[in-house]
Amino acid sequence: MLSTLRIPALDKSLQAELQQKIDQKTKPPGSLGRLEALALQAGLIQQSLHPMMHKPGIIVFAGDHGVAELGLVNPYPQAVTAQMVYNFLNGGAAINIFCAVHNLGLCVVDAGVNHDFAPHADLVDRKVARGTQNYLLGKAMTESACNEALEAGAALVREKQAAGCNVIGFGEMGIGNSASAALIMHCITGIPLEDCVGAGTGSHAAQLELKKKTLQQALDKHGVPTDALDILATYGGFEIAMICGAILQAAALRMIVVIDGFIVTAALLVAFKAQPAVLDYCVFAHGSHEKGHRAMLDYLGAQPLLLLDLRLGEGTGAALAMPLLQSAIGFLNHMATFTQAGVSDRSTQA
Ligand SMILES: Cc1cc2ncn([C@H]3O[C@H](COP(=O)(O)O)[C@@H](O)[C@H]3O)c2cc1C
Ligand SMILES: O=C(O)c1cccnc1
Repeated sequence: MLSTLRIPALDKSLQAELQQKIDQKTKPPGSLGRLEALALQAGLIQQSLHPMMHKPGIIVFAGDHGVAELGLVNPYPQAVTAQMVYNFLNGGAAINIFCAVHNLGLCVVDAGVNHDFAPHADLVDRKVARGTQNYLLGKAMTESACNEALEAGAALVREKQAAGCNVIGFGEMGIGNSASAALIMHCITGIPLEDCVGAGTGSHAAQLELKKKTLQQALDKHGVPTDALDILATYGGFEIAMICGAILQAAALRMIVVIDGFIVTAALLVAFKAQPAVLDYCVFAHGSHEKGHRAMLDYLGAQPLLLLDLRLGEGTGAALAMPLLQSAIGFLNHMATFTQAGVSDRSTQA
């Protein structure tokens, strides 16, 4: 699936017209800064001088990591993944609040949590398995499980798009997934492991050292696979794989894809390795406080919209960036032009 889904190269034929529309608004040229680039990107993605935001939403994928049972790379116990899923369903997590405040749809998916949930109207069951295998012993998942997860993420996005959504952000919950993200980052960017590994939810230097040592052991065992699917299957998580498939499908459907923090950007790295054209459809919500995120964004040539020192995940950064996208699309569609408002568009300086 990684390479079968075709992502259209961004059609730039409307670029000049969109730029002219932006420049005719009652403001000095460029004065809306990054919002102008965002408006232009939205217009190009949607191939329209009047881009729209319909039913924007966040999908949070949850999955467990075999390695997390040992507590070597994660300060919190694995059981917190399932506990947080219940918290999402009860409306008590940060992502619930931000989605409510900003009027965003929220969908919670069991991608592979190590817990059996009773059927619940708000929980989408796409469980591939009860957590991945511990990558210190073998690959995290088989290629067929990895493909199943990629396809499940893609199928969910197709459902959302069929229901009218054209702007989508992704979030994740999975104790231990900052370690997976660091390994994926190292494999894809070639940046030394120690610059890819951050504290995650930890706060002690000793924890970080143990995490680095453990991840080096995983690399000693499996090495650096060259193939994107192999990297994802060896070190990934079901939630990361579903996000990767979801990002690729959303781009293939010319949706605007809002990228969250360190873990979601790691999923994007895999998608980007398989299909570089995916990048044109992505809006980078924020620069995470997690060590390594800045270097990931630099690798992709991406500029985050917000710098809030967030290090939570769940799609919280993506949710917070949605109003910026809405504001960019809003000014492009509704702000008066110099002619309409009777405002002079001439600066008196040469
Ligand atoms: C209560 C709680 C809520 C969270 N919400 C997101 N994460 C975040 O922390 C995890 C990654 O960090 P690590 O690799 O260190 O386990 C992921 O589940 C991520 O979404 C949370 C973590 C905790 C403890
Ligand atoms: O930036 C993130 O996505 C992140 C950082 C730390 C822990 N969990 C998520």
